Amino acid sequence: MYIGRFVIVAPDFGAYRVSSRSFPNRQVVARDGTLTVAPTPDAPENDNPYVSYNCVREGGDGVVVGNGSHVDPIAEKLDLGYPARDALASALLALDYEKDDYDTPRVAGVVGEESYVGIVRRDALLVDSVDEATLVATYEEDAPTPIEFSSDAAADPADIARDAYDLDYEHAVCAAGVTYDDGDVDVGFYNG
Ligand SMILES: NC(=O)c1ncn([C@@H]2O[C@H](COP(=O)(O)O)[C@@H](O)[C@H]2O)c1NC=O
Repeated sequence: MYIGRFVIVAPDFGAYRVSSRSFPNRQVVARDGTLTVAPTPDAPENDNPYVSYNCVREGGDGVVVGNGSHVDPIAEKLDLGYPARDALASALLALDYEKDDYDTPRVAGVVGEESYVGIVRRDALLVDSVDEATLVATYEEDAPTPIEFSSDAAADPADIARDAYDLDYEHAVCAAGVTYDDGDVDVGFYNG
């Protein structure tokens, strides 16, 4: 099954995976603790505004994961002291679903003192608190749903990324992982 991009959010860890039919030549790169999805050197040029963005960024005392430019305002709102629920809801609503051929939803999560997951679709805005590993994806699995996930908060974030990459959904491209421990954030990634 193809579900596009997805986040997994748990109380003390999270993951983000890029799956892509149309733009597979991409990778995660790290800059000062922020993880960015960017084209690989051999990628054909494109003018799609939705395929290069920060996918992991610290905010407040937590960390944000997500599939587009909304990651930045969510992190900035956390820095300003917004509760995670409000940071997610307000940034997702402000930017809304992507205006592409698929009305692609924006998905995001905050892992921190309180962890939340959210999605804005053409027909809904959903933001849920999280007390177990929960997945939400751009297509098909587009409502937050608990999943069995092999990693836990004790894992290395790069191994969490690898476990997300290895989940049995089609067209895996690259992935990121995060952990949270009482204000300490760690991040890692895996490029297939
Ligand atoms: N965030 C991403 O990495 C991303 N990759 C692709 N998209 C959007 O989703 C559309 C469909 O892409 P695909 O066929 O790879 O699932 C693309 O035309 C683009 O508008 C993205 N936007 C949201 O997920």
